[in-house]
Amino acid sequence: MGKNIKIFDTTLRDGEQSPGCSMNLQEKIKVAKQLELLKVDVIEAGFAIASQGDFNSVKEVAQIIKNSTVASLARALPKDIDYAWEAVKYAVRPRIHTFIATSDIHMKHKLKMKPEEVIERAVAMVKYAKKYCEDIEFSAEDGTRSDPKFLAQIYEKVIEAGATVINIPDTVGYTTPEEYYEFITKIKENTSNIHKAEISVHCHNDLGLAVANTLAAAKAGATQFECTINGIGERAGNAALEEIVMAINTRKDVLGLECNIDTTQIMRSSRLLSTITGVQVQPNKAIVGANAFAHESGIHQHGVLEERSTYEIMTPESIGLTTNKMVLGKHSGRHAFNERLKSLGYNLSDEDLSKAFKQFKDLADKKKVVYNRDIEAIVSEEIIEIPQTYKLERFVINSGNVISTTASIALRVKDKLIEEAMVGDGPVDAAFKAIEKIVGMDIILEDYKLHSVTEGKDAQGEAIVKIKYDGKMYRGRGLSTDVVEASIKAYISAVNKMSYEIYGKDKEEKAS
Ligand SMILES: CC(=O)SCCNC(=O)CCNC(=O)[C@H](O)C(C)(C)COP(=O)(O)OP(=O)(O)OC[C@H]1O[C@@H](n2cnc3c(N)ncnc32)[C@H](O)[C@@H]1OP(=O)(O)O
Ligand SMILES: CC(C)C(=O)C(=O)O
Ligand SMILES: [Mg+2]
Repeated sequence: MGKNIKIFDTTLRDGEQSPGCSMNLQEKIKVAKQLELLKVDVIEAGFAIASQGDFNSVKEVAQIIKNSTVASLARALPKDIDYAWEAVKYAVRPRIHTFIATSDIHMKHKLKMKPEEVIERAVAMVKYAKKYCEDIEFSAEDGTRSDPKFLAQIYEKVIEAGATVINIPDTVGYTTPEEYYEFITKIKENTSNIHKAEISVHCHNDLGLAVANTLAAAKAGATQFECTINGIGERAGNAALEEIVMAINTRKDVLGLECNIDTTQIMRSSRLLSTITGVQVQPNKAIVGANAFAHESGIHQHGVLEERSTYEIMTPESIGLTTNKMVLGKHSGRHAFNERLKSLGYNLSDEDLSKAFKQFKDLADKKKVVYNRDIEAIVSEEIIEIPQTYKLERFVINSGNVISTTASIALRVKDKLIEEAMVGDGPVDAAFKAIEKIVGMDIILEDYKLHSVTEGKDAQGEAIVKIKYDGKMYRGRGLSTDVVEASIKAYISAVNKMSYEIYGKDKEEKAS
């Protein structure tokens, strides 16, 4: 068992302070509900005095959320604390989070207060908040650029006044992991009643060290981590929740920590936030970036195809993705290329595979990513000429809202014309059944997709059909302005591939 860490999510407060990330009431409610599914311990829902909208959001979130603590931020001012309480008092577990800056720079230039005045105000406001609420968090803003002895003094006094959580923020993302560890250790040594409060850390990413600093703080005794989804937040952002949580889970062996987060909700949370804010995460972002579970280079793809753990330290499933991603490009190798061919329904001989692979590499030199359609074109148009064993001669569909749908299909198989009629659940189903009857094999339809490739009433419909026979998959594609015809052509094209694979070059004879 590791040491339990409480996850304090501030996406709706510090995260929202990111330029361009403001959220309206409905959006904040959606995010808050998702945070509850993620099982965060604390949701900082906003800064109640900031605006009427923020007040309403904190209040609504407090009313809706049942499992997580709901907090509002408040400056060390009675009116801020009044607003915060008026909004969070509806929560099952309310918290008031009050703060005041403690560094010389902030006290002198911003607050224009003497250190003694800051201590006095902090104590008075914790006492003031305590009249309303049991759970009070106190933050010493710009903590890491403050004198640790002064901080110890202020923490000692606010704990005496009733603070239940003391936060040591790295407000401007200035510290480094080792320094932060030593800083917190020093504060602990000089604060005699520190054991009466929970130690929290809140790190910003100005030097890209927010997550590393947060994890280093745990060693010094911090048990609450403040963070945001996708690492959004003031300037370069806050420590990213998904990175902290997956580090805790993946490196339990060295960190010795655990938390209550349902990691399978991570991807959903990240995508919801991106959709709401319109701010996409960079592709190489740890955990939730589009490339975090993607492999393009041949050596890596080969390794992952043999055994995922060769290049994946966590599974995509653990964060709620269904699979990893193999991207085919100029760095890809034969193994991954062949694997993709198989998934598309092509089972090539070694000779054809070599030819196709050479063409794929030539194409990949010109294109950043080679897609399935490119591969299809290489294989079906340039490598193997699939003989048209079964050719569509004609089809008749009889359909209506008061009769069952019947499809009559006539296929030319060499010099014979074979016709069958079947009833089905709609024209496509009936037509596929009639073809299956002509072919005379138990074919499983694995997938069927239809979409238009052009626009307008005369749009071309493209049908893609995947069939399975004897454990192997075959894919067919059909194009027509008539969607039923496109579907029939796709099915016949898949059947021809299957027939070619099963009977080889002399298949036309055997199939007929
Ligand atoms: C590190 C952080 O993330 S802190 C949180 C930052 N977040 C925000 O500021 C977002 C929400 N803020 C707001 O909507 C506004 O700034 C408000 C409503 C809080 C205040 O607005 P205004 O009254 O117009 O003041 P303004 O923002 O211009 O200046 C801040 C004032 O608060 C004071 N102040 C700053 N921090 C504190 C504090 N922790 N305790 C008490 N007073 C403080 C400043 O000294 C200044 O006081 P002054 O008006 O007497 O000079
Ligand atoms: C209000 C405090 C906790 C803050 O956001 C910071 O110091 O960065
Ligand atoms: Mg902050």
